[in-house]
Amino acid sequence: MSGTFISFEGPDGAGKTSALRAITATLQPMLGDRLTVTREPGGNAISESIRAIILDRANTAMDYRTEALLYAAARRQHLAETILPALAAGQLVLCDRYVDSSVAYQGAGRQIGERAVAQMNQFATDGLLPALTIYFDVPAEVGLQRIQAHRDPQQVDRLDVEKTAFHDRVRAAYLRLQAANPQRIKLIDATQTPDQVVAAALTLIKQTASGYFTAGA
Ligand SMILES: Nc1ncnc2c1ncn2[C@@H]1O[C@H](COP(=O)(O)OP(=O)(O)OP(=O)(O)O)[C@@H](O)[C@H]1O
Ligand SMILES: Cc1cn([C@H]2C[C@H](O)[C@@H](COP(=O)(O)O)O2)c(=O)[nH]c1=O
Repeated sequence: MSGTFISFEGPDGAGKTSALRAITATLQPMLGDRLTVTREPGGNAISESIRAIILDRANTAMDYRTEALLYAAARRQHLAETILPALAAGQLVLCDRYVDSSVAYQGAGRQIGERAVAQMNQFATDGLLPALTIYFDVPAEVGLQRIQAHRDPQQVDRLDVEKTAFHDRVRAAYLRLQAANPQRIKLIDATQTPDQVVAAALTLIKQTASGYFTAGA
């Protein structure tokens, strides 16, 4: 595997997707087809189908372990079909969410156990972790306010509508993950302006994936 894998993490409304869009606009002209930008759950037809089931607000009967297994299934397919081939081809892979989301949302948010969810994902991913995870940190209420203020009501999904206590547990779990894995997970204060957040993320990406940015690369 010769590429570099970087994930973006954070509570709902932290600004990951907006930042990833701005970062892609900056990096695409430099890297061309050496850049893959993708997301979880999703990234290919099978995983996007699983995403639609998980996030459908009509699916109120979904058991929490079913939810965790569906995220892991979508992730396995995404890894096999999208991420591993891109890494094998030497690409820089930027992924909106990965395993840490399951540990934070299902393990802590749903309270089914961070360890159990991590173990299940160890099987799903064969232990593959990103070289860098950029964690966009915002208090839960800030993220939720952003979603309420800006998101099309049709786009608000089954996880977005969870109560603040759920999102507080998610953020606390992310902070624990960051403290336990300071080499891999780098925290950005995502209450800063969008430009400041994007600049901080680009600095981290260029440090970790420096080979893509050296002259003649
Ligand atoms: N730094 C920022 N300051 C203020 N508002 C922001 C900032 N970054 C993003 N936003 C706004 O917050 C909203 C949520 O942003 P975005 O969709 O990028 O978050 P996200 O982390 O991808 O959320 P989710 O995980 O729920 O999809 C958008 O309306 C976006 O314009
Ligand atoms: C990968 C993953 C995601 N989630 C949650 C987090 C969000 O509420 C939704 C969808 O993500 P998006 O950033 O809004 O596109 O799914 C989760 O609970 N567990 C996961 O593993």
